[in-house]
Amino acid sequence: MKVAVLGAAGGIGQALALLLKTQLPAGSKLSLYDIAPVTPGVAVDLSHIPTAVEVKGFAGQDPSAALEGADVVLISAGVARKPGMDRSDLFNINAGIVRNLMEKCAATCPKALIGIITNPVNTTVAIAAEVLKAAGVYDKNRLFGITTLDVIRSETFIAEAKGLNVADVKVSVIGGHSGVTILPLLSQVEGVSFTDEEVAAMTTRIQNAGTEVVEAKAGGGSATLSMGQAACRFGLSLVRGLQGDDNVVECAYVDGGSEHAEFFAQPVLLGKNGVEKVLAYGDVSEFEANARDAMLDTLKADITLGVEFVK
Ligand SMILES: NC(=O)C1=CN([C@@H]2O[C@H](COP(=O)(O)OP(=O)(O)OC[C@H]3O[C@@H](n4cnc5c(N)ncnc54)[C@H](O)[C@@H]3O)[C@@H](O)[C@H]2O)C=CC1
Ligand SMILES: O=C([O-])CC(=O)C(=O)O
Repeated sequence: MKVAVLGAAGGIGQALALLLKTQLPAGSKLSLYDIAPVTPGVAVDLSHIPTAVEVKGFAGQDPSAALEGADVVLISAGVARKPGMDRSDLFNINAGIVRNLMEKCAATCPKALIGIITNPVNTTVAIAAEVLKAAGVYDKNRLFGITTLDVIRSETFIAEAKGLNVADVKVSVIGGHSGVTILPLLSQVEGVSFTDEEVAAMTTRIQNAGTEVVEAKAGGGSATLSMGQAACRFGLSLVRGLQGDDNVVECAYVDGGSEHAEFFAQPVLLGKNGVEKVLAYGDVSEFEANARDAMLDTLKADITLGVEFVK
C-alpha cells in the first residue's frame, strides 16, 4: 500500500506523516511531497523511526514522482487561516494549488483514493472533481473531503461535557466543513440526552472549533496536530477498506447522490473501490432538520464556486 501526502512539510503534513509512519500496516510505502526544500529531510528524519514503513521525500514543483503508484493521496498543501479570516478567504490561493495538484494526480495515479484536507474543503473538493472530470478519470467513489476533524472534535467535546469515556462516543457530522455547514447529529448519540440549550451551545462550539484554534494560535496558523490525527484516522480507514476489511465506516464529504447537494458529508462504507456505499444518516431532530435545510444555500454556493473556477 502506498500513501502519498502532498503538503507534507507543513503543520498538518508533518504530524500526519509521523502518525502514518508509526501506524500504517507493515510493508506500506509513505511518499512525502511539498514545494518546501526541507521535505526530503522530513523523510530522512522519519526514516529513523523503527517501523516497517518505507518513507521517501520529494520537493520541487512537480509531485509526479511522489504520486507514482499511489493507492491513497492525502492533500494538505496550501495556506491556513489567521485570526479574522474565514475559510473562504483561503480560496484565492488554495483553489489554484488544488487544481494543479489534481492535474498531476489525474495524470499519474488516476485510480488512487484522494482525500482533500486543503480549505475551503466545501469548494476544493468540487475543484478536484472538475479537474478529474476534465481529464476523463473521475470516479466519485474515489474522492473525499476529509471532515474527520469535525467528528473527533464532536467525540471529544461530548465526552467532556457528559462525563463519558471518549472511546464510547460515536457521532455523525453531516453537511460540509465550514461554519453552519458543519452539523453534528447530537440527537443520535447513544446514552446521553441534551437540553435544547445544550444542543444549541454544543453545535455552535463544534462549528466554531476551527476558529477557536486559529484564535488561540494568535496568527501562528490553524489546527495541525488534531488535524494530523483526524487525517491519519481517515487515511488508515481508506487503507483498511482497500485491504478488504469489513465495516469500515467514516463520515466524509462525498459526491454520493445526496438529495441535499452535489457534495454532502455523511457516513460512508469504505471498501476496495473507495466508497462502497453511501449510508443514510438516519433520523434527525427538528433542530437538526432545520439546521440542515438552512445550510444548503451556503453549501451549494461553495460548490458552485469550485465548479466555476475550473470551467
Ligand atoms: N479539512 C480540515 O478539517 C482542515 C483543513 N485545514 C487546511 O489544511 C491546509 C494546510 O494547513 P497547515 O498544514 O496548517 O498549513 P501549513 O502552512 O503549515 O502547511 C502547508 C504546506 O503546504 C505547502 N504547499 C504550498 N503550496 C504547495 C504546492 N503547490 N504543492 C505542495 N505543497 C505546497 C507549503 O509549503 C506548506 O508546507 C490549510 O488550507 C488549512 O486551512 C486545516 C485544518 C483542518
Ligand atoms: O479552521 C480552520 O481554518 C482549519 C480547519 O478547517 C479546522 O480547524 O477545522
